[in-house]
Amino acid sequence: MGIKYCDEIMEKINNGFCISPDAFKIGEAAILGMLYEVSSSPSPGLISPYSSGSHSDMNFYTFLNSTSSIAHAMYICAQIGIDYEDEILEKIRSVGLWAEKNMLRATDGINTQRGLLFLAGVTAAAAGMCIRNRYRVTRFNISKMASIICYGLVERELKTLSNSKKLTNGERLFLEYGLTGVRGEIEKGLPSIIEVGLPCYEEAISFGLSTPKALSHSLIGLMTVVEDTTVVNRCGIEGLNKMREMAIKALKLGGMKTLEGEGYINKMEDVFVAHNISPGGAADLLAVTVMIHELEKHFRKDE
Ligand SMILES: CC(C)(COP(=O)(O)OP(=O)(O)OC[C@H]1O[C@@H](n2cnc3c(N)ncnc32)[C@H](O[C@H]2O[C@H](COP(=O)(O)OP(=O)(O)OP(=O)(O)O)[C@@H](O)[C@H]2O)[C@@H]1O)[C@@H](O)C(=O)NCCC(=O)NCCS
Ligand SMILES: Nc1ncnc2[nH]cnc12
Repeated sequence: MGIKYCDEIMEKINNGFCISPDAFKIGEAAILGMLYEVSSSPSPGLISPYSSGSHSDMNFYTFLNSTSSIAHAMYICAQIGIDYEDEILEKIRSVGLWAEKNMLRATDGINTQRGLLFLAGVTAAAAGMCIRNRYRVTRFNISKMASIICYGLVERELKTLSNSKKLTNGERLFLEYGLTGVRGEIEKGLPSIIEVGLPCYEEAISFGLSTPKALSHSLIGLMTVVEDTTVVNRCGIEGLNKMREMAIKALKLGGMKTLEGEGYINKMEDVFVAHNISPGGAADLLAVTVMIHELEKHFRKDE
């Protein structure tokens, strides 16, 4: 899939792209989501301040370096949503590719957040579109704008695939299993976040859990529904089924709201590492769950 660069945007960036206060606020929420996500624990199979999960090539500081290296893209993607009506995905992709190079420099070539760059970049632009159209900045309006930005993405980028070129993990897994990964999630308007991530996060907060525990509770909820291609890429469909089965059981035990549920979630860490399971997709969706939660809080105050 040749990604269409947008020279206009790269020109503007090189000559001082003007970022508005609203775009700064949107970018700030995206970066907070990324920092909260990698700081959450327990986070079975994932990087946290206390564990490298199922990873031997990166740690907590790799993710801090990575997050700081892509932060600028969040402000720019938000402004693109505020400024433009057309070719938004092409403009975001140009910024994403540019930021991706920065990320790889900051991580010594390790892919820490390529998917998150796409997911959070589109979400930031979707929030910007709400502002442009004078819609309330809510999860439902962000979801609608994200679907509009990514309309036809699966059809255009996955359903036209052939084995004739070098495939990304996601493209290969679409051909093998029909998984649509991050493209399907964002084109459908982030259903995992709207229907599970946010409700679990807000239920945990209302229950009185600390932020780290509320984040873990939401992550486990996301693991029950996310069609996570990083898990399938690492350990096949069996690995995805294992993750879902354990996450469903953890929630049935109360998740982070009960000692029994928390004990089971801590046990999941050992099982995930033993099976090389790392739910990077669920982790990215947790980061964007926090992003949207923060955006609603901030822009509700302005109403
Ligand atoms: C647009 C792309 C990013 C699409 O990439 P791809 O064609 O590979 O499609 P997917 O596999 O569907 O998604 C890519 C990444 O998105 C995350 N993800 C997976 N499933 C879902 C889901 N259902 N919903 C949301 N997000 C999902 C996941 O990213 C995270 O995991 C990655 C780290 O995984 P890890 O296993 O640790 O590392 P790997 O390198 O994969 O393996 P190892 O080497 O360690 O063994 C990390 O990226 C996290 O963010 C999926 O990996 C891309 O194709 C694309 O078009 N890129 C070009 C430029 C571009 O558009 N960039 C961004 C623009 S803003
Ligand atoms: N905390 C984390 N650990 C591993 N992969 C991730 N991808 C996004 N966040 C991650």
